Amino acid sequence: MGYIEPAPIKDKSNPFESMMSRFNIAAEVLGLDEQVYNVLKSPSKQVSVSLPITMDDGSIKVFEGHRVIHSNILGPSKGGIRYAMDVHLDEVKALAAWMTWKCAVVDIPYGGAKGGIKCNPRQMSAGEIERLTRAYTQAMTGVFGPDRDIPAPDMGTGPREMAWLMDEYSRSMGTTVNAVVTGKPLVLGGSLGRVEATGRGVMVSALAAMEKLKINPYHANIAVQGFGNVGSFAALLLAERGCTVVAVSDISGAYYNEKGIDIKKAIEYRDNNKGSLEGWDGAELMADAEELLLLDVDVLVPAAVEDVIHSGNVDKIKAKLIVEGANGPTSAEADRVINEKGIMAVPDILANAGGVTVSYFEWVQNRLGYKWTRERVNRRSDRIMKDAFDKVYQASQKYDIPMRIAAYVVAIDKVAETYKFRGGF
Ligand SMILES: NC(=O)C1=CN([C@@H]2O[C@H](COP(=O)(O)OP(=O)(O)OC[C@H]3O[C@@H](n4cnc5c(N)ncnc54)[C@H](O)[C@@H]3O)[C@@H](O)[C@H]2O)C=CC1
Ligand SMILES: O=C(O)CCC(=O)C(=O)O
Repeated sequence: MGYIEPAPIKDKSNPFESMMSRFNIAAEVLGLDEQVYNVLKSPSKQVSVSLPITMDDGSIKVFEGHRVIHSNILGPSKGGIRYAMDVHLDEVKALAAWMTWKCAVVDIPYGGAKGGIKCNPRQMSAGEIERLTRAYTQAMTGVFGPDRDIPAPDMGTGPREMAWLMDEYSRSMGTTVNAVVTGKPLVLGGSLGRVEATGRGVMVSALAAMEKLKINPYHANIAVQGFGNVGSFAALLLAERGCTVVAVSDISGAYYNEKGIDIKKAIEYRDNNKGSLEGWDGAELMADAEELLLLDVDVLVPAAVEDVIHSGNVDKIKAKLIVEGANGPTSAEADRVINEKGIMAVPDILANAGGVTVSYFEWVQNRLGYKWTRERVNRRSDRIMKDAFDKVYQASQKYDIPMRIAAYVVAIDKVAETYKFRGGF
């Protein structure tokens, strides 16, 4: 079966439509049962809440929060919580569905969910963020649970927020429930290796793809968009494997050095500069940060936000390989051009699945009351990522379809098979 062109999308900034357009193609490749299609095309639950919070100046501000559970057919639903100003329900719905496909691709026993609060954490004090996180947790106490729905970090959140969430949920339950959330600080039952897990999975996927494309990592130039949790660890670990990271960027701008950026120093600078690369003089500040995506590099790693590769810039992309650290960085409209140009795109639901894989390990350790070594975590997650890559690559060869559609095919096939046995509708 050859590649089927995605249906045109009216609003390219709607990530849910973007997700559905790929889902539809994969459903057609698989000949997906209509009833299963109808079940999977809508989330199984969506909860939206208003959260009044007392700000430090005494005023009361009302924040909008969401949690969407796309599916729990494979197990309790799993997915991060995002704090950002552009959070909206359609985005959270798409992110929740991507979690269902992602967990199925790496074959872990979870369904998909995602949460988000529309806020700007960079303009809030730690106290305000704590009160907001606790209010959100209170509002979602009936949704969350170690056997129901297990949150984790995403953009704008990290171990600190997960600790508040665990504490607030545990207070409501009258006992410590550390398995209700993953990505916690180590002392609260977090797993060794979780902080770097998503970036590490991006590195494993990138190396596996480079091998297929016969790109020697020691001769490979890489550009990374986004220098937060995912982007900075992906850059660091790829540099440690011999690649030359020539450009990195964050919200403050893009930084370029054709001889290679010292990623350790960039991380050190960021960590001492409130999480931002602003003012960093270790590389040249590019006049236009968007140009990072168009650099003549071997590998491009978008690891920031959605839809950065779109119909307006995709024809100017020169990278041979795109490895998606972010969720949804490529709009569905850009897929056709990527395929026509012969660029391999390792999709988000495969490339960034290292994070949820180690989250699963964290949950397993919490439930066993036991701690694994970093070596054990890394060895097992590397194997899962490599196996998933191989499975998706084989599907892409078998059906003659791009890696992105192949990943959806692998995922939807597993979910459909589960429905076949469980039934219930
Ligand atoms: N944290 C995790 O474990 C996982 C995260 N992801 C995805 O990876 C992406 C990044 O997440 P994190 O690294 O956790 O977030 P983060 O909050 O740690 O970092 C985000 C980074 O992107 C930068 N950024 C934001 N807008 C940008 C723009 N327009 N251009 C360039 N840089 C920009 C920020 O300045 C920051 O450096 C998101 O799409 C997230 O959903 C996916 C899987 C797991
Ligand atoms: O670690 C997790 O459970 C989920 C991480 C996440 O939100 C993602 O993979 O997009």
